Amino acid sequence: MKDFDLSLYLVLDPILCADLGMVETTRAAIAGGATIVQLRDKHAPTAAMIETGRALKQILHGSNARLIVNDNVEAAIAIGADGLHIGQEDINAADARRMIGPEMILGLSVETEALASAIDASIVDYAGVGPVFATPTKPDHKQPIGLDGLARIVGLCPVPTVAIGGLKAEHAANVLTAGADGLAVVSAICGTPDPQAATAFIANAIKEARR
Ligand SMILES: Cc1ncc(COP(=O)(O)OP(=O)(O)O)c(N)n1
Ligand SMILES: Cc1nc(C(=O)O)sc1CCOP(=O)(O)O
Ligand SMILES: [Mg+2]
Repeated sequence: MKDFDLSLYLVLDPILCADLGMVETTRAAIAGGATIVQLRDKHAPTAAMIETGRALKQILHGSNARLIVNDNVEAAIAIGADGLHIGQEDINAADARRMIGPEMILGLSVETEALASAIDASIVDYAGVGPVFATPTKPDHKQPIGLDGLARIVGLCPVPTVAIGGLKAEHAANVLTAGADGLAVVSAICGTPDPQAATAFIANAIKEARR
């Protein structure tokens, strides 16, 4: 059984993090209680992804948080990341698993009940389910599923799930009630005036929702 905690999953965005930078934003988010950090930079060349990923790995060292790389299998392997996240339009999950080996965490995005039912739990370790709400952070996002859609999709996933898309601290209770194991956020942390406090605020909402 792989050891990872989806509770508060930070997805980095280089534009939103521009002031502080992705590395310092991550340092703050880890101090605030983020449990997973995803390096997501849709336009960075592989060499730049690897450089940033190595810096992030140093920051996460000594914490229980995990480092996941979005889309780029080569970078994930070169960084020695804990995992890789792919979507339905990225590399096929079985091919990704063959490339990253059995130990790395593999996350897969699912947007529909059919895709949730099709997850092979011998290949995929968790599902990113969304978008729950519309969000300007990912202009090409799919049709929002809402909290009811989230509950239906999560109920069909044979693996742990993290909800994503337009989520803030105020959604923690509803997202957990829908059955997701955690919240993935970008703009609720990246680019806020105090990312450590923003992370701690969401972490506390999750903790309260679980009481
Ligand atoms: C945790 C998590 N869930 C979903 C996504 C979206 O992945 P994808 O559909 O491949 O879109 P891009 O992020 O690659 O634009 C994610 N990155 N993380
Ligand atoms: C990276 C990503 N993936 C999504 C999906 O639905 O698959 S939504 C999204 C961006 C979420 O950003 P914010 O927390 O700022 O709304
Ligand atoms: Mg992708």
